Amino acid sequence: MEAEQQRIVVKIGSSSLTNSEGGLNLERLEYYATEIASLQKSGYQMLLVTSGAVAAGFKAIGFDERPRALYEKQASAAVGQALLMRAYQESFARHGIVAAQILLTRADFSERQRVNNALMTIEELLKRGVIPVVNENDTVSVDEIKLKFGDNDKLSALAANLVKACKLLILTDTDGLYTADPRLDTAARRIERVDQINDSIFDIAGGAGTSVGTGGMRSKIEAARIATRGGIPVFVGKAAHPGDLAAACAGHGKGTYFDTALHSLPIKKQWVGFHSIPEGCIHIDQGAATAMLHQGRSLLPAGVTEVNGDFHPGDVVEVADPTGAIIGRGVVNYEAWQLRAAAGFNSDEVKRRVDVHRIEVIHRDEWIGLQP
Ligand SMILES: Nc1ncnc2c1ncn2[C@@H]1O[C@H](COP(=O)(O)OP(=O)(O)O)[C@@H](O)[C@H]1O
Ligand SMILES: N[C@@H](CCC(=O)OP(=O)(O)O)C(=O)O
Repeated sequence: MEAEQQRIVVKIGSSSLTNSEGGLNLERLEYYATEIASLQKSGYQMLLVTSGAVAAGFKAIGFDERPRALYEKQASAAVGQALLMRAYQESFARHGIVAAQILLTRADFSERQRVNNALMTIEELLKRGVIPVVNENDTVSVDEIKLKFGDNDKLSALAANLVKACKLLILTDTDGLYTADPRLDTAARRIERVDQINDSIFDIAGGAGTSVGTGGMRSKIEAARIATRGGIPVFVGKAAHPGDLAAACAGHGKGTYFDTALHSLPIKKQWVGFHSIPEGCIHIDQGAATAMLHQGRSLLPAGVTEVNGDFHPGDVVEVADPTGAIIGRGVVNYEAWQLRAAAGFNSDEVKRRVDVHRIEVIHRDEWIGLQP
């Protein structure tokens, strides 16, 4: 791809656009629009993922602080999203740029046709020099852990993968990942670069820092893992002064850089691991968990201890180890009822009991381990 066609996804969190009393900080928003416009002028195609609809809207409809109930947040977002878009359109217009609103849900990413439609729309906008401004469609998102993004960090990583961005810049109110939450520990030090996102990185990342933020550093690390496994380097940090976004892009920003995973995942595995919505959960014994995670083996019925959910061959399911921890996801080759009948039996016995196309419950080529 030519340099001038490279794409950058910028994510801005609620904490950077609003304050705890609610309402938009128009000066901040204007600043980000100016930074993004200047990167666009230097030749990049820019896509913005923005939070702030709930935080921008709750005051206008009579709440004193960010509401907690889903329907209250949705009502706030319905007001705030319009305010947010008006502000972005006005700010980008001052730079001669048109901004477009794209509202997506978690479910949109798991359906090929919907995600393709979203991509075609975005491609057309980018081709025309328009900046797509993406947020979660809060009105229709269900507040259930697997079906709602909640924070926009993961949405930004999926969007970056979708448009094949060359970089994902996640902007927040802290200048990167620290050895502990800097709001709680004054001795915390910033980590400049992360080569591999493992357990110890997740352990130091805490929750949201303010009453308007949602996911905290933990969800940004999750997002960084998704994007880097898709081959996209990630910056998590702060931009507050003119030129900070260009510096973040050039590799000397105020924040933490996450290098791309050594072996980025092929597209099919990215879909299984991050875009799809699982239809059930298969519990397995320790031997099978070790074989799948560390020996590159497929899952056989003998290792299955429990089957939850109603799924069909070709669906994606989660896999849990004996402690109940989710260790990965894969494409299942059995009907749920067939697997219940086959669980715990050796392959010869399974063939006598059920008529399945493939003996592997999940083939290793259609499996992705999610443990860091
Ligand atoms: N190890 C850590 N390093 C840096 N920040 C952390 C860490 N753990 C938790 N945080 C908190 O994460 C917050 C940023 O996340 P969040 O409040 O969700 O912001 P946003 O609205 O930008 O998504 C910071 O304000 C900080 O208090
Ligand atoms: N879609 C929601 C995102 C909520 C949120 O707080 O996200 P973030 O600030 O990215 O942690 C909104 O626009 O208010």
